[in-house]
Amino acid sequence: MSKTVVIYHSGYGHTKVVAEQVAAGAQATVIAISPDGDITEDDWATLDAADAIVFGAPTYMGSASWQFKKFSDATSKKWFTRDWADKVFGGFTNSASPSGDKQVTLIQMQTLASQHGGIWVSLGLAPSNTKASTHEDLNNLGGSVGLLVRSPSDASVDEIHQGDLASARHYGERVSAIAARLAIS
Ligand SMILES: Cc1cc2nc3c(=O)[nH]c(=O)nc-3n(C[C@H](O)[C@H](O)[C@H](O)COP(=O)(O)O)c2cc1C
Repeated sequence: MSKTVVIYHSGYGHTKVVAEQVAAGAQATVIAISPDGDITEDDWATLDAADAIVFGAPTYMGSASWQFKKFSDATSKKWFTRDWADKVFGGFTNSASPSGDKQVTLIQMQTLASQHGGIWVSLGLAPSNTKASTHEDLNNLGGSVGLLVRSPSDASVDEIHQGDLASARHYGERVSAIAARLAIS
């Protein structure tokens, strides 16, 4: 059993719902980045002890929210000490448009993981992109680098498509299983 931690920011609650689904799939601990972009010392210790870390943020104006970026910059202390090298990493983002430049946010997260010397986990699901496919299908947004979720701009936190939430659980399971395969402790 690997120790997986989901760390995310959510401005308006939609990304929080996704984080909870990823965590359910991974049986992970969840850390919320505060509205000020901060986490506690205990949270840093939890991250240090993780086998796998999954990043989550909404896409705002074509990249991760500034609170997630503040957290990213704060991880530079771990970069200096190489504390997070060889951990397993994944990432997800949620935004209103089907594309909405979500890919930029995922690449941002993948790059952060790589700076730390981490091992990135792709989504691992084929796209559901036939005429018959619907929002209820796994990976109906057709991602590959990480998990993409769409919250239509007028959707409440309870109206995120079931296919996206199922994809989130699947991705959590995948990250956790890969971390377990690699874990030496
Ligand atoms: C400041 C701001 C910028 C946004 N920029 C984008 C964007 O670039 N692409 C997009 O598809 N949606 C964009 N959105 C919509 C959010 O990504 C969407 O509402 C998302 O569900 C918010 O997640 P949250 O509830 O976890 O904060 C933006 C929303 C805000 C508030």
